[in-house]
Amino acid sequence: MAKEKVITSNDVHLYYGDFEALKGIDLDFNKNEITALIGPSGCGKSTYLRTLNRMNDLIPGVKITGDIRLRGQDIYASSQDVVQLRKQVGMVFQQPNPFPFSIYDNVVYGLRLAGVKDRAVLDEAVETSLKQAAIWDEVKDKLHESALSLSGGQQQRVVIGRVLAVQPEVILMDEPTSALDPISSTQIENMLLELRGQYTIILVTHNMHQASRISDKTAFFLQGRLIEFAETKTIFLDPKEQETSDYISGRFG
Ligand SMILES: Nc1ncnc2c1ncn2[C@@H]1O[C@H](COP(=O)(O)OP(=O)(O)OP(=O)(O)O)[C@@H](O)[C@H]1O
Repeated sequence: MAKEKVITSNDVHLYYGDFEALKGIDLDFNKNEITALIGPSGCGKSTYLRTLNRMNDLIPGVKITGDIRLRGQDIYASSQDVVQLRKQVGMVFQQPNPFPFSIYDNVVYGLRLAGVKDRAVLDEAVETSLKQAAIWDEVKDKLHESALSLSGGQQQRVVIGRVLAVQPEVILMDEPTSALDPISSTQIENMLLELRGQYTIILVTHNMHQASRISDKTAFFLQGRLIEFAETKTIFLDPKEQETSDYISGRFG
């Protein structure tokens, strides 16, 4: 049976001024799969990721053409509420970016914005989200301390908890572990393995081991083009394109 597609993108081109950073990307994402986006520096992975929740809208001089849909809805339609889109398609960045509030207030931030006031509902969301983000045991006794007092790896897991609390359909992750130490990175990878099958996750990574360990599918980008997209096992063990093979085997990039 065909899997349900959550995001579809067709013929996506993106220009920074005159520079064409994405040259016609066709890529779809199945519900509850983890897809890794890999490729050498500057190939357009982050640019493409940001088109999926319209983060590039904030950059002056950007022009985007093509078609990107979330459950069939054109996310670039003039009727699209961008704040709502970013709730449905949450984002985690390379540098942990907790707000300068308590851990609790970070996690409930989106729910409060949505008007949720019931303390029991907020408490429940904090516990559930922080458990999913694999940080509950470490912070449950200091929920009202500043999130900034945590280590980088703990901050990143609180940020992931904040994203999970609004129950997004899709989570975009732009090198979420590359600023962290190996132990923190492994904790986040293990957490992603737990979330696999429950969320649609799109992950930009430079770490081949991470891509092969946690993703279901892998997309290989090169110079603004999508070269190959397949099951992760196929990309790593039996790629069809020479460029993919060269990159995977470390011949460039
Ligand atoms: N705001 C911007 N203005 C102009 N050019 C940009 C901007 N952001 C990215 N670019 C250019 O677009 C191309 C793709 O960049 P992008 O950051 O998407 O690549 P990437 O594959 O994610 O790289 P990395 O792995 O180094 O993060 C690069 O040539 C980059 O210099």
